[in-house]
Amino acid sequence: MASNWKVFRQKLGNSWSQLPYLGRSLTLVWQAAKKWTIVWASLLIIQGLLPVATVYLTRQLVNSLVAALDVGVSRENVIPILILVALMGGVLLLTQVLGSFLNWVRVVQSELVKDYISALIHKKSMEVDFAFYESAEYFDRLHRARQDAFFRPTALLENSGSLVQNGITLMAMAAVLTQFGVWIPAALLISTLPAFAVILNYSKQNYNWWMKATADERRSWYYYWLLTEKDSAAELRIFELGDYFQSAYQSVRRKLRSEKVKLAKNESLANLGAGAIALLITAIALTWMLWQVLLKRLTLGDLALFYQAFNQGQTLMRNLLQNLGQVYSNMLFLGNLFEFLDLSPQVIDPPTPKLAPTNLNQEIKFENLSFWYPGSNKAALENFNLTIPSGKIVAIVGANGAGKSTLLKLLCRLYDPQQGRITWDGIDFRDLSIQNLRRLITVLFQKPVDYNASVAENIALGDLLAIAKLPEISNAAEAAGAAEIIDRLPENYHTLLGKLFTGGVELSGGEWQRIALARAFLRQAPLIILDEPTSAMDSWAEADWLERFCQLANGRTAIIITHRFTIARRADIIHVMSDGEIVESGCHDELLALGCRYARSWKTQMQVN
Ligand SMILES: Nc1ncnc2c1ncn2[C@@H]1O[C@H](COP(=O)(O)OP(=O)(O)OP(=O)(O)O)[C@@H](O)[C@H]1O
Repeated sequence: MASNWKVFRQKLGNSWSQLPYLGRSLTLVWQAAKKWTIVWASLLIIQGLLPVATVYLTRQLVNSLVAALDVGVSRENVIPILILVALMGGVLLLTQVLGSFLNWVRVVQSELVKDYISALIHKKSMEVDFAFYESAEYFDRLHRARQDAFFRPTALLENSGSLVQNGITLMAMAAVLTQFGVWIPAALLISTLPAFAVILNYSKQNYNWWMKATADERRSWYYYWLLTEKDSAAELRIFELGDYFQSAYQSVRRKLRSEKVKLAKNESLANLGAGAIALLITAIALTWMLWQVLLKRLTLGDLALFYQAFNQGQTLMRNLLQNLGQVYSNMLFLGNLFEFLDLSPQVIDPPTPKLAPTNLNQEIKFENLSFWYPGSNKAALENFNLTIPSGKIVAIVGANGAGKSTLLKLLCRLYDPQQGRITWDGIDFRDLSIQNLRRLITVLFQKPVDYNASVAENIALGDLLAIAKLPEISNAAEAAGAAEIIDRLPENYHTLLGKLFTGGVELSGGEWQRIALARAFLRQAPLIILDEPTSAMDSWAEADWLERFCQLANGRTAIIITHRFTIARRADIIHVMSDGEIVESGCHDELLALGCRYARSWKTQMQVN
């Protein structure tokens, strides 16, 4: 018995360990919609008192009717009855009006909260480390945080409000019932306790299931995405993968559905048992009241009042406990949102950042740098040293997995190395503010984003200050070899790109790449990093682009990561990477003369071409 009590207390303790989230959720709702929350709370209190007024008016009405029937109908008897009827009508009308008003207030409030939470999630998504985007755990967290986050805070507020409202009504009802015996409110309480136990237990079980099911849920979303998105549409058709992914989706859904249905079945059965107990207690209380009326200890008005009050009391009590259960359940779920919002990045600004340079005067240096990806036990770079002199075009070549993109990520401070450092004219990258450092760099990524926006906006996103400056935008387009493509578009720089929105025009892969290149060029940064800049260009376009680039880069420092030796040969210095190390360095002719890895690969590429 003692150990059972201990287990119960422990369970209760665990259950309410989420309680701090209640205050945080309510604060969140308050911050999102202050005025509306005040209106909402006032309406709830008024609504809480209206049922008690109805119960009292019913008693008065029944007693007045009985009295009128006893002494015969007269003008004096009928007027108070009519007044009571009018009052009851007024209360009912008010209940309706307040109900409708409250619904409207709820919609406004929940829309405001939704947008507020979206803003918080978006802000945090931009704050967290890039590393989060390369981990399944992050996506599980994000999925859990955003899935229900939009409605749960308002639901929590709603539940808490209903809890207060039902509590007010219930206390008033309990006071009414106490006049027939103290045991009656106690019976009311006991009759609903089993239902409460069921609610608490199944809230926790549902939550545990939901946590466990996150990975499968995400997998089903992924299959759904594959089956409905443009990116995968062509490949799925050519390889006839539709049925394959549909059945994969259905199999995951079948598993999730059967677990959920089983849980719901058990919950319904438990609820049935709890309902039967409540019914039995009601029957006992009602029989006792009828007996009292037969013994003429109570009036028919009393019986009507009792019946209403007990019935309503029981519903209220059930609602109240249900509210408690929902508060608990919403808190459990909101824990995920707050856990996500509490994530803190590791790549952060120094307490007192050094003054950012405006140019690269000497060099960027990787000094004895070692880096391994989180969760990986193999170093991507180990004791790595590299110097990028200012004003030069430096090519990094190497086989797949050699570590080239890792260099790029470290240069952009998407990651920090575990050992060693990278310096900009002798200043450690970590001593600069992240924003200032990133403003010194412009990047063309291997897979740039195709923004479904106008051409001008697509380019201007490289430097938002240039959003309304068409001459600068067209200069960048010219430099990237995109001007001719844009001239052919129906509305030139104002043409909407992409097929996501009506009227959009689709570009080829190489054309998109040039738009992205223009975006990178627009940013007047001293360091240009290009990751496979010509991968989607034909060889004529590549030669043309290369010419422009060499002119344009004049004076600026450029790092080109490439597999194409036709690009690499134009660089001032070529570094060959293998397995996280620089294995050869020099200009094209020097590396050919060396006759090693670069020379062999060059010959192979030239033969193929
Ligand atoms: N997010 C990651 N988590 C763990 N390991 C990673 C991650 N990204 C890359 N790696 C590993 O780090 C090593 C270097 O990868 P990197 O992407 O830098 O190669 P790369 O030279 O750019 O290759 P490619 O030419 O194919 O683009 C590889 O062994 C790769 O498996």
